[in-house]
Amino acid sequence: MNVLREVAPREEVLTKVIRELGFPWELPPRETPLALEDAAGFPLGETLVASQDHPPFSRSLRDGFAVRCEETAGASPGTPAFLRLAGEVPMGGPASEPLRRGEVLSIHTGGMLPPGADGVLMLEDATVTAGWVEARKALQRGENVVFQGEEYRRGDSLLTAGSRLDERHVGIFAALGKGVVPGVDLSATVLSTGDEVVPLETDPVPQGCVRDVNGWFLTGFLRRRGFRVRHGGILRDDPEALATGFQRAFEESDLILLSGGSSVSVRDHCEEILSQIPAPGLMVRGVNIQPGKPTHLAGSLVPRRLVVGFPGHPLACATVAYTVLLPLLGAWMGSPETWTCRKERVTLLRDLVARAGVEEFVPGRWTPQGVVPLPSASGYVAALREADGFLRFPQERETARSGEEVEFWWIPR
Ligand SMILES: Nc1nc2c(c(=O)[nH]1)N[C@H]1C(S)=C(S)[C@@H](COP(=O)(O)OP(=O)(O)OC[C@H]3O[C@@H](n4cnc5c(N)ncnc54)[C@H](O)[C@@H]3O)O[C@H]1N2
Ligand code: MOO
Repeated sequence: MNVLREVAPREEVLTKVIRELGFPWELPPRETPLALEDAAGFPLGETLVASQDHPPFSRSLRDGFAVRCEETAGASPGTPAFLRLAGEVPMGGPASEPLRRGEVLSIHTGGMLPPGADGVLMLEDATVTAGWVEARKALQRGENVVFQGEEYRRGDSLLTAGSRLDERHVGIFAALGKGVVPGVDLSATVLSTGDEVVPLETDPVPQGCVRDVNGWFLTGFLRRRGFRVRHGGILRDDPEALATGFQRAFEESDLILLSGGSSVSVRDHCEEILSQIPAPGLMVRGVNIQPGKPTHLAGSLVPRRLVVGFPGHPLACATVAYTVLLPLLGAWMGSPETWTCRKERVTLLRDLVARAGVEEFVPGRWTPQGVVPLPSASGYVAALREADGFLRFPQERETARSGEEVEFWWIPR
């Protein structure tokens, strides 16, 4: 299999991996569906098709009177139209009779429009005297109402399989009477590597060592996105320990994330391990981004596996998660736009030195005036705590000045 030997541009790398792994992949259903209130963040297992129209009946958007709009033609405060008040539409049920010519029925917000009515005259535009309504406004058909099926019709596709759900979608399931959501069964193992990396409970941390940050970041990252994740611990920088730990993860998980041990030091054995997995195997051994260059991408078709080797530096690891892993997960699920960062043009609020020849991502805090770049180095662990996203400087871009328009990628919630 041809491996990208040199660091390659991010877009090129993504295209290659998506093509070689044949994304999107079929989504195995989760055994137990998701409770509706827990579904936010998870991928949807099956396309959601509307089982009924919405609204299910034509309804009023205002308190007032259900009318035939044509009967208000020409009405104004000076020349009102007079219509007979024939009764009231009850809330939670249909009108007892259709709207007859020359008449109106009193109706409340959310009330069911009686047959014959095609608009609602607001209370503010009417005066009631002795069983007559004086309409001071001419209405257009549809004014102050939503018609049955206006938003969507029975049979319409509302959400596609693989799209990442959030709280905006929960109400749609509720409207269709669904208290549970079909989910996707996805498993992942996260492995940290490095002799200097110690478990988080280590206290005090021996000199020269650091607590495992990436393992927890990646575990949380995937859990919030619907994966059953196991943090498989910290593997020693030794070929045998790495191979054994990796083998187990490969056998049991759809997605395997490794952190550390990817750059050029003699102890960096990950590449060796990744070159042994079945075809297409190791596809990428470096992405032309900063931070995050020593990123490895591998995968197999039988069994279906995606493997990502992250750089050990925590900010580099997180940057790769948002800019490389998310697009791959989106392609895997067949719904890239619901998984990836939203992009926007923003004003840069400080001068920033960027290097030509590499695509750079700098954490940034959004303000109404523009985006402030935050201090960052790839080894920082807290650089994203106030970040709303990343300023992106494409390969050809050098130093940018305060006031210039630049691209900003929002971190998905
Ligand atoms: N001579 C060169 N050295 C380095 C290069 C290079 O091209 N030539 N690339 C640099 C870049 S860029 C990065 S990023 C790092 C990535 O290195 P590795 O992926 O091999 O990671 P490690 O060497 O294992 O660790 C780097 C750094 O991160 C700390 N680390 C590792 N794992 C964790 C973890 N789970 N939680 C917190 N911190 C972690 C580790 O202690 C190191 O300080 O390589 C550069 N070097
Ligand atoms: O990818 Mo590395 O992040 O620049 O230190």
